[in-house]
Amino acid sequence: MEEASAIGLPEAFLDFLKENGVDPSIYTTADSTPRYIRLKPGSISEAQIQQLEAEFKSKLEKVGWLPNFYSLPPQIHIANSMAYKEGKIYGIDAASGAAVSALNVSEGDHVLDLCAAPGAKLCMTLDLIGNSGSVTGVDVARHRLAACRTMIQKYALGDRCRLFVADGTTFSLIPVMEHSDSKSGGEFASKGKVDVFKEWTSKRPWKERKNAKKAREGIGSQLVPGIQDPELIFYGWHSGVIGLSRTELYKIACDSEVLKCGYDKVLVDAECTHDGSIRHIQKFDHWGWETLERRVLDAERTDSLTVLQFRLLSNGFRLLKVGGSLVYSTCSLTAAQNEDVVEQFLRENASAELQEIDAATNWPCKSGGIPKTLRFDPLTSQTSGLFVAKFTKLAS
Ligand SMILES: C[S@@+](CC[C@H](N)C(=O)[O-])C[C@H]1O[C@@H](n2cnc3c(N)ncnc32)[C@H](O)[C@@H]1O
Repeated sequence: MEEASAIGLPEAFLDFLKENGVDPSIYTTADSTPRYIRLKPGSISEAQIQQLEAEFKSKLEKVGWLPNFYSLPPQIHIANSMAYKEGKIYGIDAASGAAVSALNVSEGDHVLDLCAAPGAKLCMTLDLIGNSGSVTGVDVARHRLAACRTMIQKYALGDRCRLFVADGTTFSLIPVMEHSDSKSGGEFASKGKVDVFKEWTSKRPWKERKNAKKAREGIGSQLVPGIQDPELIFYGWHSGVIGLSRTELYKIACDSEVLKCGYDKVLVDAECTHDGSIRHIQKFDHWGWETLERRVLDAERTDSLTVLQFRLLSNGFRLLKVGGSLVYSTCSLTAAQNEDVVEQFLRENASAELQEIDAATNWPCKSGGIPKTLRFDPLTSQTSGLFVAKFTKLAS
């Protein structure tokens, strides 16, 4: 505790950590926890790693437990490097990579990322699905999801992706299985239909912009009364959207249809207090520690966050097909936002079963407070803090 006080954490934050059973000494590792990068698969050969090292003026250490991940000293900034500008490397913490790995995404999977922005995990998922399947990214924050769209365009990953600004607690669209006649981007599917989605362009026609505005104002939806339509802000050539009419895209599936045709994999990387992210907490040095009160410590906000987390998890699970897998993660280390949410969720969902994360056998993490759940923390894992739980959906 003394050490933690020495690094300048305010008393109120130390009290918050104490109340939540979080060891404050994790914040003493801020200057020694490595920075991580992930190589875009197929974009950098082993030989080019040396060029990267020359550019960073530092050795890249391969992360033995996570394919394509390398660690760097924390003070290295990757954003000015050519490899980053050319979309060959991503900045993503190894614990975040582990959360995606836990999902066990395979080629052809239809994946839902319910809190997708700014998109580091979404990009990794898109790299993993390869040339079949789809990824649907949802986020309630339009500006953050727009940044996510910029990121997938930079890394040329948008082909099988669609992005919706929507509330993840009520989002209800199941994946579009690519119709055989949409292989050519919907040319055939759209034959004879008017008002179908054509190739994505950032310059949207006036009518579409008007519809989106109406939806944002909450008066556009005739489909689910009281809930505004998700706003589609990007879709790729093979995302299944092209050739669909608006009614087809926004069709709400009934529960039995979701059980069969829901998503194969769902990631709920929920909004949280970010207390496990030492780099995030470090930023309060610039933002001013007084803002921590409002953003992290406010008890009312924390309570409403746990309700949000529970609702995101429940809705993500609702959209999963039988036999599918869901990963719930947060970068908080408090039990309230992790184990307590998981326990309540399991109590209320008889068809949910916690799953062992097979890939984790050699991961440098600890067990969470519930068997089969995992905790990464800067002290034991040399990564940012992250809680991960994986569920499967049983036939009921
Ligand atoms: C921890 S961040 C997600 C990080 C992201 N998965 C990544 O790897 O870059 C949590 C996100 O949840 C979003 N969020 C908060 N409330 C939401 C809601 N009701 N529905 C959907 N997204 C929400 C926030 O806007 C934020 O972008």
